[in-house]
Amino acid sequence: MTTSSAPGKVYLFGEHAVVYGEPAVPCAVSRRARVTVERRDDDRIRVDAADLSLDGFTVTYGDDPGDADVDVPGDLVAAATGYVDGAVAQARDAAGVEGVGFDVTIESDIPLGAGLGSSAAVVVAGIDAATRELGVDLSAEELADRAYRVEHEVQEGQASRADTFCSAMGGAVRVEGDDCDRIGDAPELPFVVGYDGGAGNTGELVAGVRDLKETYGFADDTVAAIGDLVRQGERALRDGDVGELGDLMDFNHGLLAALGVSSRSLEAMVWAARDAGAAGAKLTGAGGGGCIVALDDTDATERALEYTPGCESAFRAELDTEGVRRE
Ligand SMILES: Nc1ncnc2c1ncn2[C@@H]1O[C@H](COP(=O)(O)OP(=O)(O)OP(=O)(O)O)[C@@H](O)[C@H]1O
Ligand SMILES: C[C@@](O)(CCO)CC(=O)[O-]
Ligand SMILES: [Mg+2]
Repeated sequence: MTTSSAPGKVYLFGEHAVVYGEPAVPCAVSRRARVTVERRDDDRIRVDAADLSLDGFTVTYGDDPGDADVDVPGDLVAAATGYVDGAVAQARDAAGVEGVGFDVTIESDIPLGAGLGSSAAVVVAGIDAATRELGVDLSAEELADRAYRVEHEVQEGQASRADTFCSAMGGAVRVEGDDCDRIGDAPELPFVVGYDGGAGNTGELVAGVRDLKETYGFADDTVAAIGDLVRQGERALRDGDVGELGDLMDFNHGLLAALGVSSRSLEAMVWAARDAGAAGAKLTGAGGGGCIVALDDTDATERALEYTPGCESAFRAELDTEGVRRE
């Protein structure tokens, strides 16, 4: 039996535009997905995803998840199995074996589909645990690359390396196309997260932005503007200028809203954070619902969010400098 964990992330800047080759700066935060893998005697996969829905469930299946032995709606099964299937396939490939089955147990404190990178954390931790269970040790870079291939497939061919690289390596990172680096000298960033209790489907939201870009030149320009903003943000990060970082987060949120990926509750939380004196606030991740991230080193934003209609919970998120780890 082998257990690995990997962190979720918030985006300081650059989500969505990073899918089209612009730079982005995601930062790993100290909420983790833990995946335990145990080899089976047959070739089936059993997923015990206690946190996938409020009730949680267990599903066992063979080659075809359609023959799953489970009593929950099909779309939940598909959601539970897509990333795990991909992780298991990558582990089998890395070990050069076929048809080995696993019992997979996922425990996660990253809200699902909420912009904190739950999918990337599950895939990174899942590939690490499954490869080690098969006696293969991959470097964090190899894990990031294999996890990216899984996200790319589940998101139907449109994904960046940002979430998976960040989750595998930990800390603040910079991703531009295939270039992925850790940012060694990031200043202390006092992240506060507001969560509306909802979710957005990353694959669908990415497809929506792509359609907008193909229809309107100014949507294309908006994506390019996010890239310019991120380059400016990198300078502010090097200077440790939290005031400017906050202003740029506000600007980044506006551009994401223009691309149609904000929501009423995300707007309410962003404005509550700004009114409470946060240096800046924006949605994080794919959007559509889920989380905002703000910068505030006082507890004013967290308190204000707790009383904001539409906000289900608010919490401080520390930068997690550790990426994937053995448990
Ligand atoms: N605890 C979990 N157990 C099982 N599957 C999970 C778990 N957490 C996430 N997943 C998988 O990840 C999917 C959510 O991924 P999605 O990319 O849509 O959102 P996210 O990664 O949380 O947010 P974002 O991509 O915007 O950062 C779920 O539908 C599920 O398939
Ligand atoms: C929206 C997106 O940019 C981030 C989702 O957390 C998608 C991706 O990078 O694959
Ligand atoms: Mg995701």
